[in-house]
Amino acid sequence: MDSISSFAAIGLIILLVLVGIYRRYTRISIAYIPGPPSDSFLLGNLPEYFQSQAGEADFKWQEVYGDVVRIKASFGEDRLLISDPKALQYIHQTSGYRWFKPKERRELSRLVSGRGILWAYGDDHKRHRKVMLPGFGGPEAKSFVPLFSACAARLASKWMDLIADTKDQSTIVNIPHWASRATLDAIGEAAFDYQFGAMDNADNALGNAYANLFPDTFGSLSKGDIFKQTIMAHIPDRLLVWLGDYMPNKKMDHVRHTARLATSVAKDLVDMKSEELLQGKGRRDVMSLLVKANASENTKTQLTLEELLAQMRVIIMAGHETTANTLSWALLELSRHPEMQVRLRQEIRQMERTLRERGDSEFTTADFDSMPYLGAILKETLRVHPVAYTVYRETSNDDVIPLSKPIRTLNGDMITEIPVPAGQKILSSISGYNRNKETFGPDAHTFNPERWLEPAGIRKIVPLGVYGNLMTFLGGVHACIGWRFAVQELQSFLVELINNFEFTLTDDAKKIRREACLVMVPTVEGEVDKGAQLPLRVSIASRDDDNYC
Ligand code: HEM
Repeated sequence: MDSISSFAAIGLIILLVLVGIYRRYTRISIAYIPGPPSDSFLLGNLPEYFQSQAGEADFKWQEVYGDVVRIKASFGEDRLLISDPKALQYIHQTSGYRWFKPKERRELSRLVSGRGILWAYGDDHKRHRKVMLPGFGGPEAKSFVPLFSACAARLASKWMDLIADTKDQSTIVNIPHWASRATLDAIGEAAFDYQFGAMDNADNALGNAYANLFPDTFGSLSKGDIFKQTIMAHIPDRLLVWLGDYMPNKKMDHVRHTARLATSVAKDLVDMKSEELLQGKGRRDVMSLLVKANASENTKTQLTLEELLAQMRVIIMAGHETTANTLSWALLELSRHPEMQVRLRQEIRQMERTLRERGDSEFTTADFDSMPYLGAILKETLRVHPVAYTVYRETSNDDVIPLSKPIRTLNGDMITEIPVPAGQKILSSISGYNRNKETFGPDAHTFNPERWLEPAGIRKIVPLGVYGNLMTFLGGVHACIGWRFAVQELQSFLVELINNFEFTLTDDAKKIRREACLVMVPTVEGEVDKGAQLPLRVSIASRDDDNYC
């Protein structure tokens, strides 16, 4: 009997090995796609990718190998780093639901913002999106312009106070610190009709919890951190969730603290909105619409309480740090290019005169739309500094990725599409695509708003994304739901701040790093441990109209 068992066990092992070998050699391979060499079986090219500044590795490899690059992940696994427009269009727009977020990325998303829309996939994601979309349309976003402008004016008044106390009528401001608080207040009022009071109160608990959440948790990854992130893919789901929730880990403590705080604020908000609904007070903020949808009989438009609470965390997380950091990058570019800052201020003041002449005191969306240079500065900032610089996907079945232009394989063949096996992981390089030279011109690496003003400045290879043919807000089934909010909000802040202040570079601002920590955050070289920093000199902008006519 014993010898029969031994034979059976050996037979089983041989069978498994054979199946493994068969799978390895019959599985569709992408080994023939060119890419950088790797000398680590354990981590492949991942340390270079995760430890460089955001986009740096993408730009380097894109230059050498083109718009599709094979990189090595852990244990010799091949992944594709993609910035080819047609391939991105296929993965995110044409086949969006067949290319889902890998489980380790979804788990990071769950930890930061719960089981909300950013975490959901497939039919669940469709349900989340259906419930949320009505709150994020064009008219809704436009209606918030007065509110965004009021938040921007409050920020301007804080800075005026700081400047008033100085001798030379100027001061150094750490822009992300204030931008983060201002956009938290803006999203609180727009999405929840709720005052976070982050700008007024330096001790604001939620403001402090979100401050530096990304650099603290996802910045400065060691090789050990990278290894931990990659093995998350191989840990069974329940264990992974347990580890995320309870494993002692200093970095995770910040995330867990923020999650507890945001969930408790979300609970209060849901109670408040439910009460208002019962009293027949139909407010139009996003949270009221979500609570209302949930109260309906239609199960297709319902979320569980856990999902509803997570949705608020998603909106706070996705809707405030992204906008705040984009604003910081815009002000950095305008400080680097004083002539652009002057030109933008001229346009703003010209429009200000026009609206005064018609008896108005506030800018409207229509005013923003008729300010071409404002639009050009915003689009160029979103292009050069996409704060969500990479997104991750995995295919649920064997697939074929089409390409915009042929690539030469390591065998010397020219191919126009890439067959990939089920389970193939890819990195969509948003930063890489946004610098695609065929689309944005040979100076794609230069900050040049002029390209948006010239008829032939942009060459659409395929329609991509939701704004300016950029991938900054992604595109397709997971496209940013709040992009219209972001555009209106950023325009409101830029108009108010550039109208009132002049921004100049400080020595530290000449050493800014594009810190890669899930979102791209400005930090100062040599002081990365201090978190988000962009120290700019801020002074009152001259009102001498002679300078601006
Ligand atoms: C400059 C500002 C912003 C940028 C660059 C940005 C970028 C993005 C990107 C790239 C995604 C896709 C993520 C992925 O699938 O992995 C996304 C999704 C999302 N964004 Fe934004 N976002 C911004 C502002 C906002 C704002 C203001 C809000 C809300 C008010 C918001 C809410 C969301 C939500 C809810 C999703 C999930 C959509 C889905 O999965 O269906 N975002 N955003």
